[in-house]
Amino acid sequence: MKIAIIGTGNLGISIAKGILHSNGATSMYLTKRNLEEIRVFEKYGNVTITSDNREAVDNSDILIFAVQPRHFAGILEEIKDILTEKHVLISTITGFSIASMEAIVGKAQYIIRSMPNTAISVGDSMTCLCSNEAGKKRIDLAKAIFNRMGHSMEIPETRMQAATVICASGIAFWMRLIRATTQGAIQLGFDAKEAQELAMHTCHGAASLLINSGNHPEQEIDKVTTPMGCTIEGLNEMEHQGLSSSLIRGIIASHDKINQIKKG
Ligand SMILES: NC(=O)C1=CN([C@@H]2O[C@H](COP(=O)(O)OP(=O)(O)OC[C@H]3O[C@@H](n4cnc5c(N)ncnc54)[C@H](OP(=O)(O)O)[C@@H]3O)[C@@H](O)[C@H]2O)C=CC1
Ligand SMILES: O=C(O)[C@@H]1CCC=N1
Repeated sequence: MKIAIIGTGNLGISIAKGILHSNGATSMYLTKRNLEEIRVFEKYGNVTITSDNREAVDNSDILIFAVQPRHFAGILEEIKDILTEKHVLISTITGFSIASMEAIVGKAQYIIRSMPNTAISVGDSMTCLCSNEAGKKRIDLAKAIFNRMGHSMEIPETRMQAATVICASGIAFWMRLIRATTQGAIQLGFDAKEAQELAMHTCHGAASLLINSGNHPEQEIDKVTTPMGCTIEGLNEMEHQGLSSSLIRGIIASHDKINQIKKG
């Protein structure tokens, strides 16, 4: 598997780490205009870093694009004349439609849209995928790539904005919940390091319980809430303060913002 990451910033670096972590490529090209931040990858024998997107495309089969939306059209224009049928284009770009990509590179090109998150760096991303008509022939390949670095789900393109909020922005939302729990633990007497350890492993355990049992969260909550006990006291106070409501409202606000960015 010869993979290029075009635009190796926050997400691109996370994907590069995930690919290295999972031995997911025979060769990897990483591109960026200013190479200083990614020089660290030069120590890997099968990784080339370059500012030349065309060189990366020429020497790779799987092209993962991870630039800011405003740079993407220009980059597709820059490389479109050297694309061949060996290439699979995988975009991670928020709000950039398959139709907009096809308008530049043509409908015959294999096009996949993906929405991973930064946990891909540790092999634990939730990645949503969709494709154009031609790309249906390569969607299983894309799933195989992302399944090595977590979990993937094929969804219709109309759900990509929602997937961005839940899975990509979701990492930041869960981080805030873990941080708030950590602050609570500190107030109850743990030192900061211990508090974070308690918060993050409990969070991990809660997700593992659901993943392994297939249960609804309330089934697991019922097992914890002793009648008249401390858990239901805490949960009800959180709901009086709007915990579920504020999370849902935040998710909707985030989704509204993507739609504004898209229109802009
Ligand atoms: N961050 C996240 O968690 C997620 C981000 N996304 C999407 O991924 C994309 C990238 O996001 P993010 O990584 O946060 O953004 P960053 O700004 O961190 O990374 C983008 C990178 O692209 C590089 N770049 C810009 N122009 C070019 C060019 N012409 N050729 C090659 N590289 C170029 C920039 O480096 P330089 O200026 O040196 O060239 C920069 O490092 C966005 O579209 C975002 O919507 C999707 C899911 C999650
Ligand atoms: O915040 C953003 O707009 C991008 C998309 C998802 C994660 N980061």
